[in-house]
Amino acid sequence: MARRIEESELILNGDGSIFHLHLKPGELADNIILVGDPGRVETVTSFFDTVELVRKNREFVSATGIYKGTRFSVIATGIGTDNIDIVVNELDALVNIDFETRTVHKEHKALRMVRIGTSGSLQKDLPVDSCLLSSKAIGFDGLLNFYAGRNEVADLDFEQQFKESMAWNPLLASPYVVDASKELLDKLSVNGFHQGVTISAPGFYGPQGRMLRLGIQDVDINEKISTFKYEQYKITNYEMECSAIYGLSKLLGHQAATVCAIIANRQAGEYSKDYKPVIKHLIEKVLDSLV
Ligand SMILES: O=P(O)(O)O[C@H]1O[C@H](CO)[C@@H](O)[C@H]1O
Ligand SMILES: O=c1cc[nH]c(=O)[nH]1
Repeated sequence: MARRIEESELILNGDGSIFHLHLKPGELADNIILVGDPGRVETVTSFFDTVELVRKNREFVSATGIYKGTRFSVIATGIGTDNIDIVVNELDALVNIDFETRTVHKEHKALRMVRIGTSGSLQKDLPVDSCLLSSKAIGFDGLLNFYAGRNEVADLDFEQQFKESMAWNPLLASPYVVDASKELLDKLSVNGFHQGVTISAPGFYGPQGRMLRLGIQDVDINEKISTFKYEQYKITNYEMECSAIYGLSKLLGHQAATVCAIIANRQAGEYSKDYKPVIKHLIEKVLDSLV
């Protein structure tokens, strides 16, 4: 008999919507744009022909509508991979769990998720206001290490070489490396974005090697990261969500990719004068690639 998922594990609100996202089955499109900033949801929907619904709870702002004949949902995740754990598990539940019987549907539905974010470059030749498509993600956050099957979706050889090369501090979570969806990379790469390997950090300051008043454990970490090479891959940028989106999507059988506007160049010490037009351009390019 199919396992019934308890009330404490799959939490539903009184109106039948899922705990954090406040969405009900049927309100989510199969094509999903994930953004960090809740304010960016409106920038995405400004491109839609029609908007069917807007839902808000905490930092999780969602909207569903039509762009050039294709139904899209856009979801704000807020900041960090802990929020991604909530968002990706709840998105999957909306399409793969029956909320009445609390059992997993016999037929699996795969979602397409593209994160449109902002990011800091670790390479001089990846300038501010450029766009980067993450072919692989490295999670410094440790989230995926909690899940069964983690080794089956990770690039274990890359992880091993990275840890050795960095002389990885055992006090930190073991980094995990996961690929983007090949199908989405093919669709998005026609836009001529830079491609690279993205680190998702569990913080904006120390975990990305930034020092304001506090010192960090390894002052050379960004130098070591930016010169590290695995096969043809170089590590290009830092942000805070991509690794968990890639890892959880792979485990749950969804497609995922991330494209970011580079708003800071850490090597050059530069920050974008105005990244909003770059984000708008990126949103339009991504939507057009998915219709
Ligand atoms: O602009 P978003 O999508 O939020 O992405 C980046 O910006 C935030 C930090 O300022 C983090 O969420 C990071 O991943
Ligand atoms: O440097 C940056 C810029 C945006 N987002 C990040 O996480 N880091």
